[in-house]
Amino acid sequence: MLTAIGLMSGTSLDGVDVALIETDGERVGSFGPSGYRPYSEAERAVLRQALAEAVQLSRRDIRPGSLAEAERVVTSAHAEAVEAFLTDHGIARDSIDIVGFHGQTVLHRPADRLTVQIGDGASLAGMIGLPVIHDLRAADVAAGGQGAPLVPVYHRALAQGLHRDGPIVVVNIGGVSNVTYIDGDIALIACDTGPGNALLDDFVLRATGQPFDADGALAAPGRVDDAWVARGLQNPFFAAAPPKSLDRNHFAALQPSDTTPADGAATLTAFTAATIASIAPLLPKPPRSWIITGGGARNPTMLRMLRERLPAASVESANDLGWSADAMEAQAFAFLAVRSLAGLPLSYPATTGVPEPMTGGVKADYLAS
Ligand SMILES: Nc1ncnc2c1ncn2[C@@H]1O[C@H](COP(=O)(O)OP(=O)(O)OP(=O)(O)O)[C@@H](O)[C@H]1O
Ligand SMILES: CC(=O)N[C@H]1[C@@H]2OC[C@@H](O2)[C@@H](O)[C@@H]1O[C@H](C)C(=O)O
Repeated sequence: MLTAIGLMSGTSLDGVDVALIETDGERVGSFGPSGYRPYSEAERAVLRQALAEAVQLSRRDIRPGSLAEAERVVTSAHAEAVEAFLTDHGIARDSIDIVGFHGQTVLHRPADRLTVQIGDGASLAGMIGLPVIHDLRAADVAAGGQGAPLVPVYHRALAQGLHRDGPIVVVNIGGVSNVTYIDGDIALIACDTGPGNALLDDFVLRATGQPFDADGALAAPGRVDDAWVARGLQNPFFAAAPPKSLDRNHFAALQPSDTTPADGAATLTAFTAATIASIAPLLPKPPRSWIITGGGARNPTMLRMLRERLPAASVESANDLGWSADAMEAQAFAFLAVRSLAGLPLSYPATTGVPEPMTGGVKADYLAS
């Protein structure tokens, strides 16, 4: 077993998640602590600007305009996150074998074989004095895959420990939502399903000045505009079979208008729930359990709306199973880093559409002087 730290800066642009696990890349030996380093308002503004400018990119290796500054922000925030994590938990640096570094996605356009994660792996390795695996999506996209989602291999490792009858679906509700379908030994199936919290966050920010709908309180008493949800569901993305993946801003133009804050939040929460539920008919068998992770697992209104749309199955938060809904993605990138070291596949034809099982990641060694 290796001791690995994973680092994730997700599409919500909220901050850096850090987690430690012990793993051989097949099983999880133990969960260690997890941590979080929020971006400051100023850092978030730089990242938002970088996301806006990244739309112009046609190569993944150049950093024009604000992207160079955003990359420095991302790299140094991650270095600070690791240093604080080691100090806070009294972890010796030399007990860490490897760090998995996702970086920040600023553009995801797999149809053009382009996915761009900013964050400098070699600089990070130098700053924290540890070897780093980064660029985990690049090989998959270069081979014609979607490059996302990558967490399914980790969801599978966790689900194997449940000893529960399948099919099980693990749903990550981050900025974008994605699902992993696990049914015993049959091949994993995975895809992005549509919006997670990003549309809702953007609406709530505009309507109330708050960054998100804390505990789903704004949406809870709101009235869902079912006709708006039904219109949104007609987007061809939802009928397409997996694998498929999304850029954070793919649905950004979809915003209810002429609505109150509560009704708009309720409608967007229902839209996320409906788009997740709409994957069920595209799966081989009806899932028995839906396990919810990511920030959306903290939103009781989201969970209620999912239960309403998935009446024949159980819908639980990952936290209720002893997993960590908040640390899951960071843990996954620790797991993926160890799989990368071992040359194990990170993705499969039915998770990203890559032609054959595919490893990935680039190693940046720390060379002590
Ligand atoms: N207490 C809460 N109540 C409701 N929603 C919450 C709460 N805490 C977090 N969230 C939501 O979760 C979001 C963050 O989720 P998460 O950290 O899983 O996203 P991410 O990792 O950035 O995204 P992705 O998985 O798409 O990369 C916040 O933007 C917010 O919408
Ligand atoms: C390109 C990119 O960064 N995609 C993210 C995003 O956030 C959620 C969803 O869209 C998922 O496809 C992916 O992240 C997770 C960690 C993944 O690769 O599994």
